[in-house]
Amino acid sequence: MDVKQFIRTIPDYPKEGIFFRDITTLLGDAEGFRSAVDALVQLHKGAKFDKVAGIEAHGFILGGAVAHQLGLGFVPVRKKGKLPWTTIGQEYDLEYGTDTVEIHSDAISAGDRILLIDDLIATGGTAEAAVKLFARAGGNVLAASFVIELSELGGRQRLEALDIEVLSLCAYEGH
Ligand SMILES: O=P(O)(O)OC[C@H]1O[C@H](OP(=O)(O)OP(=O)(O)O)[C@H](O)[C@@H]1O
Ligand SMILES: Nc1ncnc2[nH]cnc12
Repeated sequence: MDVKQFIRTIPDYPKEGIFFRDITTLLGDAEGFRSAVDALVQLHKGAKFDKVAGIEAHGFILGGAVAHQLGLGFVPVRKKGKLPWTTIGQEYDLEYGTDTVEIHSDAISAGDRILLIDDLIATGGTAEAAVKLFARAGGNVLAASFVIELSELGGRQRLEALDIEVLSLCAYEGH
């Protein structure tokens, strides 16, 4: 399946020079959505995970479907202030300033092996923050899978340096 045929590219959004990779067109197409989820699941056939985690917001849609297919529970990694129970948080750098992702402090059990899912990896800052969160909670992210990888931004190398297997369904050069 050529996943790129379902992805819409919007030049100069949200600012000049950025090619925004829009996956709403993939999610909205029955064949596109099913093929992307099937491909993500296929990448990990045979691997043993205890939980699937997805990063807000597109990681919820894809990660939820992957968790369902793998027969595993799903953990949402949310932006700060959205979770109602006791949380642990991890700050990460944005282009300007910082942001924080959170999980519930009891979202995983000690030693849990986690598969992390998101729509896209760029600098890897968001995914790295999620990885650190799960480590602090006593678990281990073993693999991280994305529909899209922006290869020049170094996200893969950043996660691989933490000993995480990084997989993606397609890659784009540049921003
Ligand atoms: O690898 P990075 O440089 O950290 O960037 C990747 C993140 O950026 C996008 O999310 P965004 O923060 O725009 O939130 P959204 O999913 O709610 O649109 C994308 O869905 C990833 O989560
Ligand atoms: N080029 C891009 N398209 C979509 N989401 C992104 N997140 C970071 N860079 C992005």
